[in-house]
Amino acid sequence: MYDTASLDPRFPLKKIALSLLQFDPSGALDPDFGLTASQWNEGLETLQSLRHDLLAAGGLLAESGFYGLPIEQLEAYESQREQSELGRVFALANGMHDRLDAVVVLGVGGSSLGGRAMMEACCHPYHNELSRGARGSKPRMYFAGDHLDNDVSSALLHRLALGSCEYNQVASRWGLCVVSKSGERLETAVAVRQFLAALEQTMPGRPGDSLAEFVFPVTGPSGKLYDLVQQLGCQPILAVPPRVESRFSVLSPVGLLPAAFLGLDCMQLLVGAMAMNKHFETAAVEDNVVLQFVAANHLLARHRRGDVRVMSVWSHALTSIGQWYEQLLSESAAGCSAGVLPLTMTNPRDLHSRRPNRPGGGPNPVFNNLIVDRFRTDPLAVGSHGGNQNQDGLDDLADKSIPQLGAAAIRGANDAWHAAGHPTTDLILPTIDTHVLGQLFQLLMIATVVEMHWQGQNPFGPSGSAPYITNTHKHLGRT
Ligand SMILES: O=P(O)(O)OC[C@H]1O[C@H](O)[C@H](O)[C@@H](O)[C@@H]1O
Repeated sequence: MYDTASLDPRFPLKKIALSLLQFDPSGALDPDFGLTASQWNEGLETLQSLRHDLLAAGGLLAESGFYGLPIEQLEAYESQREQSELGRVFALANGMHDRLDAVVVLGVGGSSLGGRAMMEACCHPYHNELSRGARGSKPRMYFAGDHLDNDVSSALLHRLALGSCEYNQVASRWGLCVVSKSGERLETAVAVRQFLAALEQTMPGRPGDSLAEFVFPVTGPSGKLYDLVQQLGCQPILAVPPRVESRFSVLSPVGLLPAAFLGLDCMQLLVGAMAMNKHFETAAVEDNVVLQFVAANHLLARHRRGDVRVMSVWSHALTSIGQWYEQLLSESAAGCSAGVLPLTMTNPRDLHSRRPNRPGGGPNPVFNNLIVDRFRTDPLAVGSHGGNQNQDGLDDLADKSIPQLGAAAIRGANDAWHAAGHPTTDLILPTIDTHVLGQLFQLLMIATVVEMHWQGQNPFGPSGSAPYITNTHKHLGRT
């Protein structure tokens, strides 16, 4: 590590605290495997002026659809209540809680990864296995419409037909939340046909209910899905804001409707995102989580060929956040000829399977650790077998807890990566809740825009999936 005396005094290296979310870039600064002090200082200086440009009138962030969305939605809710988009999300989800036992969310890419990430991060890890009472009457939730796996589709249709194991009025009732901005994705559109047909079959057993009441669409203002759900008579048809690209839409009804069905605090998601905006706009560069995250990752890509960007998550609940970020970054960088490859590792599991310490040659990973400081549940001690049984040799650790072991594992992994010549950063979540998640989503979206702008790329350009889509249709004999 650098002696802090060698750093520009204007940019002292320190651990940054934002409300509660923190970023520590020190593992990216190293004369042997990381950035030099002058690269770091110059980068931060550049980022200061980039931030200014991005936020100025006509700037990329100021003009983007996603950046102002949290406050716009909260203000509209404040003044228009149930007439606002957020009000309609709440009314729909709250109105259905006692009429549904399961919701299937159909969508792909940016239309599904965010909702899935919220569920995994904030709900009980075995949410769908809990009784209705233990779920607080919130529905079970399944995600589909993002694959072409016959067995998985069949199994979900079968699971839905089985209903709940409980005996109550809503035990077998389920609904369809269909999320697609374009209404054009084959995987989702096929699933809509199949799940709609299955839902229709359940209707005769629901006197007084209509099919349209159990279909919850989130889509653009026109298109094939829009036409279909209008024809069905669905009310409301929630909007993907037209100026928000699918991969930046997590904090719109795209992610908020599934979150509201699950009873997650949507207001706190938006408030957390607003807090991140404010922090990004006002915090000095040496205290700025967004700018430092961009600086570390972009400068490593540039100066150290850091071509594999690993989101190294230390809580299983955050794996889907990593996958959401993979899509955000890779699609936003689709126009770059030499972009980085984003990957997610769930540790310590993947440390035992992917040989990520390989020194020299091959790809050059940068490990961004996503660390949870305080788990929601009480620390579990290693414990002892009792009596004189110490065959496993763990008695010396008996009083240590899983979080203490985890902290040692993170330090152990960082030491091993540094020894193998791989830089690291630590992004530390105080805990996992909706406010923190809102901060995190917004941080990563802003960071992506800043980084692409620094590279001279348009972050809102085409996603790069067009050739796959065109070729698939060609092989199906379609033009
Ligand atoms: O919301 P949709 O129009 O269904 O698009 C869903 C997804 O489709 C493709 O995968 C695009 O590459 C993604 O950028 C998009 O998020």
